[in-house]
Amino acid sequence: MLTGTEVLTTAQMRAIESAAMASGQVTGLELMERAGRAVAGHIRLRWPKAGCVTVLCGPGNNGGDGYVVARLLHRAGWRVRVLGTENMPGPDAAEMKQRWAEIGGIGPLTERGLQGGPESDVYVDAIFGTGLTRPPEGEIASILARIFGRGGDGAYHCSRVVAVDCPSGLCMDSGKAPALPPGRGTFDSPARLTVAFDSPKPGHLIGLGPMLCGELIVADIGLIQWRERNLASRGRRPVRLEAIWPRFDIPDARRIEFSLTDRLGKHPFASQHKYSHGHALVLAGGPAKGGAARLSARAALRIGAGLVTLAPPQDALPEYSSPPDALMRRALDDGDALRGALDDTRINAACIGPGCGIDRAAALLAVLLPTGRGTVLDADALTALSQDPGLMAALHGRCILTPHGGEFARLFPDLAEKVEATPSQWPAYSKLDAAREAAARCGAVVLLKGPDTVIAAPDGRARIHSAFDIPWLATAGAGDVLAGIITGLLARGFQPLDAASLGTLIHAQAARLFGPGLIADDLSEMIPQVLRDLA
Ligand SMILES: NC(=O)C1=CN([C@@H]2O[C@H](COP(=O)(O)OP(=O)(O)OC[C@H]3O[C@@H](n4cnc5c(N)ncnc54)[C@H](O)[C@@H]3O)[C@@H](O)[C@H]2O)[C@@H](O)CC1
Ligand SMILES: Nc1ncnc2c1ncn2[C@@H]1O[C@H](COP(=O)(O)OP(=O)(O)O)[C@@H](O)[C@H]1O
Ligand SMILES: [K+]
Repeated sequence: MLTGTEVLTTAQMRAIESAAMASGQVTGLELMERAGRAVAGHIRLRWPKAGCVTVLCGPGNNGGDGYVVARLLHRAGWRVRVLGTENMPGPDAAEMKQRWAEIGGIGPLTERGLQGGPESDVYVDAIFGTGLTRPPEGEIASILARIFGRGGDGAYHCSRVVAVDCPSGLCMDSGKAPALPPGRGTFDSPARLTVAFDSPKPGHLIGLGPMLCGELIVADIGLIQWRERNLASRGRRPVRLEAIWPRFDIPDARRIEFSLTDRLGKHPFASQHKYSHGHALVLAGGPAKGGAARLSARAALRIGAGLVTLAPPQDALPEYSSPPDALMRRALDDGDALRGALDDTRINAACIGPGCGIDRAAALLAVLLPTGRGTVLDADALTALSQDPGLMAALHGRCILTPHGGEFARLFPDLAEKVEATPSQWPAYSKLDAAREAAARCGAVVLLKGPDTVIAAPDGRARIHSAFDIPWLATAGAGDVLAGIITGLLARGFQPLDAASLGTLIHAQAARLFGPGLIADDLSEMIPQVLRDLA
């Protein structure tokens, strides 16, 4: 079964917390107690023997959670040292600080204070959470360098840091991390554990987030009814954000079970024939264009398109004669020939770009796009698109663009520039924001690749697929296979956003099952096993 979970932006999270508190059914103090209890609980699960803990408490509610953790661990027999900032603006956090102060002392949250004490078994990072408005600087940045700065003088990193809601300094909307003070290394040493509240935020899943968070736990703090009401009241434009098949524990109340996979089986067989599963056309390039289109076509067959036709120009046809024999082949020399082929309405999906050649892609797109067919545009088709505003204007809702970062920058240079810019304020503009803006602008689904793949539909829906555990997928031709899988799913009748999401997931899972040493040709051969596991 394919599962996912909802993802909330920090603004949505704040709105939901406010709605819960305004209802009078729960107080901010109660929510803070639940948050602190969840963190203390996970610490005790991992360190069952009470030890020594240093809790670092910042100036907001994240710090408030830290004081709760300190009190609960003290009650459980831990030796607790607390370092806190002077100011504590919110009443809930101030109350939690006071409750701790009745039990133990609070040292200054300074680099010296941190260095001065005895070594601890666990360091709880409750400095900043969702309320960070700009990259930290000064004394706090120096403390963060000690905690998260590998290559500098990070003394407490990796195995001993438990982050409350997020590693402090991480922008939870973008996954961006601040620059550390000069000479203090980079912000790149992961926490052992991050306990997030209610739902993951984009920054846990994209950018540097997955690396910095370490193991991610999402703890339920009892906000579900307000979450649903709040999201339901957000007007007509759907803003739902989901993570698909996330590789972390999701509370049951947060689990979304996608029914996408139900339709991957081909039953009932008795009443169906190959045309029920669609006919995909893979438009290949001229002589010596390599095997890219063959990789796509094989993947479209493996994912279960009823028929797949590989279509190079006539003079390259002999190069495309290698197996699988199940592939059909047909010469299509130019746009006119393609127009003729598309008179067959059973051809319901097309893949264009891998090994196609830019000029040929441009000529074929001019014929293909106006037909409204489900179409995956990759590689050379994306370059052709970036060179021709007319083609860009012809995109429609059944198109899926699958750029990697470089192709995205050619297509949407202004958006790529915003993602790359060094932000002076949090939340920073993210890869997710860029994909959403691009999809809205061009009217097609945009799948922006990488270890953090984000997929956005023109109507505002978006999905995140975070796959930092399979770096060997970054291999030549892997993108061609992805384009083929998605084309096959389109042929089988999946809606574009679902085809793109499910295709991304199956592609990643194939790489995961194969393991290191993978070459792109292996991916399609793993698809049957992935499908068996998903059934
Ligand atoms: N609001 C609630 O009801 C709940 C909040 N919770 C916790 O509260 C956190 C959010 O709390 P807040 O909104 O108070 O925000 P934070 O605690 O994340 O931090 C905000 C504080 O830091 C200051 N600040 C922001 N950027 C700074 C910078 N670069 N340098 C120095 N100071 C900076 C702000 O002025 C503010 O005082 C969540 O992450 C979560 O840990 C939980 O207790 C659950 C309930
Ligand atoms: N570090 C990484 N970890 C996991 N997957 C990655 C990583 N880098 C890239 N990928 C994935 O590998 C594939 C590479 O596609 P692409 O860049 O188009 O390569 P090519 O053009 O060689 O086929 C994409 O699916 C992308 O999401
Ligand atoms: K934190």
